Amino acid sequence: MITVENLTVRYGELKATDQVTLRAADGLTVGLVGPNGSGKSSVLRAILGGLHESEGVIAIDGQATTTLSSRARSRQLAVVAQEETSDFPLTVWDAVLLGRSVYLSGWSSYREADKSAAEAAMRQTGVWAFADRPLSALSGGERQRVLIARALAQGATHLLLDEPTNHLDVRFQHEILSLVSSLPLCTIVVLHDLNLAARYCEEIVLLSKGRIVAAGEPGDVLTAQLLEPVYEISVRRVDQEGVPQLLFSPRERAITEVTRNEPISMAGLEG
Ligand SMILES: Nc1ncnc2c1ncn2[C@@H]1O[C@H](COP(=O)(O)OP(=O)(O)OP(=O)(O)O)[C@@H](O)[C@H]1O
Repeated sequence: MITVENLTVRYGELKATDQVTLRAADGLTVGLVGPNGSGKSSVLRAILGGLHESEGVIAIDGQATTTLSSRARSRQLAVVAQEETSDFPLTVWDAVLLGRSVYLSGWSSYREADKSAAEAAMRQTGVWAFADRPLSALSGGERQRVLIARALAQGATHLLLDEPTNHLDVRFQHEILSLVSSLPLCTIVVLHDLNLAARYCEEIVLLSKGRIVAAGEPGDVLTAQLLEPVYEISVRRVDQEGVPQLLFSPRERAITEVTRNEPISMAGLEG
């Protein structure tokens, strides 16, 4: 379980999150959603312990993260960050195996168990066929799946993902999130695509301007009433087989559509 209590993140004068409190239970996938700049990544970074200017208490399985060594934290918590790049000429196999480095001591080399875990994670995410290819030669989507494989290979019980579907085509967006949500892990995932969040997250936390606007089951949070003021866009919800699915239209277009049968004025177009 991951618990975040009264988290306030500051970047100098700017307050990126304000008293954020949330809880992600074991086995559940919690979606963190909200407009650009609403503080989603800052919450993830704080959980990872990468922010010095933050107030509040963050605990993993009841233990405050400030009391965990970085190695202990890495064994419990895996992360798939946005746009991760490496200057090292790694193959896909090397990159995934790196997830096992938290189990190495000193200069010891990888054991058979490490290699089996890496292979299993690669097969699970569909990147086994790329094992010998350089990481730098993969498409963005393929690379993203490799990073998820590395997180799985790490064997952590808690998983943080920041926009994992960014570079994925539609099929892999669904495959990866379906995989992530089926894992028996405590997962917090930042998603921009609210329809994917609706389908694959058991709980949603909606952030706006650094504060939590709503939290709960997708059906309760992904409503036009809550989303429209936060995103400043028109929202229509169509529930499909019990899953909320949302249709969006810019507010200006909604107004234009009302008048679309009116004759188009040619004024200003004539020479
Ligand atoms: N390193 C930083 N230094 C200064 N300000 C930052 C830094 N990182 C984020 N911010 C600011 O903090 C606020 C929250 O940013 P954050 O990245 O957490 O939002 P987000 O919801 O993840 O955004 P996005 O959806 O665009 O990725 C924004 O106003 C952003 O400009």
